[in-house]
Amino acid sequence: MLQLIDISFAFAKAETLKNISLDIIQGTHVAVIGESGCGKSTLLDITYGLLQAKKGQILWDDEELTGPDHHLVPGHPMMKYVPQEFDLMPFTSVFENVGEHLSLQKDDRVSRILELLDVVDMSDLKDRKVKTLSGGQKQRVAIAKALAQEPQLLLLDEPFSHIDNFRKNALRRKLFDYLTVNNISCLVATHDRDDVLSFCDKTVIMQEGAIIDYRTTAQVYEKPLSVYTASLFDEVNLIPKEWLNSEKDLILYPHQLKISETGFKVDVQQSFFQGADFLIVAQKDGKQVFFKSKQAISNEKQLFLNVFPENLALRN
Ligand SMILES: Nc1ncnc2c1ncn2[C@@H]1O[C@H](COP(=O)(O)OP(=O)(O)OP(=O)(O)O)[C@@H](O)[C@H]1O
Repeated sequence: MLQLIDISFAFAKAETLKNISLDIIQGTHVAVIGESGCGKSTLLDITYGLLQAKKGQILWDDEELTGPDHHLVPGHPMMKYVPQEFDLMPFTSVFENVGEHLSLQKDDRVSRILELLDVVDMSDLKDRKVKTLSGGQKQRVAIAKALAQEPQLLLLDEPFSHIDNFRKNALRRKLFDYLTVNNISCLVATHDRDDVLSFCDKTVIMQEGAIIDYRTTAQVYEKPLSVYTASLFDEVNLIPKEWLNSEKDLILYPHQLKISETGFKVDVQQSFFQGADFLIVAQKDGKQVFFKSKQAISNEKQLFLNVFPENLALRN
């Protein structure tokens, strides 16, 4: 188990990380999300031992991990990190990059590298020199290289940011399956809600260097504590309690508002095609309201919206 206990860190005067405490039980996949600059990469850097915490402790199975003030080479054997700028050997093949630190017998080494190249779908390019690869292909090699030494904890910073949607979904499924089967924990900083919702058991919400929520992904998404949290997943509505006679103001995603006979009246402003449906932007009392519709709706049309499903107003 990884434990971060009351970690603080500052690049300059202002604190970049403030009193961060976090437990990751072995085998759990944890997403770290938050607005740009809130400290996600810094949190991964500190965990890996690239930066020295000003205060606090990092424990691995109750043993303290010391930072760069205490050893020359950063990192710890049971932990591997794929940062945003990945560290590969450009003039060497994909195959040799993945196997760089592997000290296995020849046959085992080859089969291990081939297994990992399959996980990241790079088997066909195994003999290519890394410098000839695209950004997304390099990113996949970096992930395979990190997995090669069988870490117990994998730290990923925006791991699929260079990878096209077509490959991303298949890669994510294969990678997270591999982590689950091998009981590898994962801490992943991301801006992509699909990484979080489909693949992470728990989610950390960061704001201005602090953790403001850490619950199961389903809880964080379904019962967001603030508009800030909800806005990391989707467009968000804060519906004042007077509009629907609810007990309190409601935080609602667009799909949780439906056109109805009752509810509150809005003026439609714009429809945006999103593939399966349309995102409709409407207005009430000078406030923008977002909801979903199967069809586009003509501008300036007036209609009523209500909560969907109806019992959501009670749960919110
Ligand atoms: N080397 C550095 N020197 C000084 N300040 C830094 C340095 N690296 C990051 N910062 C600052 O620390 C804060 C946190 O940065 P960090 O990269 O951790 O954010 P992030 O949440 O990962 O952002 P993003 O989502 O854009 O990658 C930011 O205000 C950033 O400007």
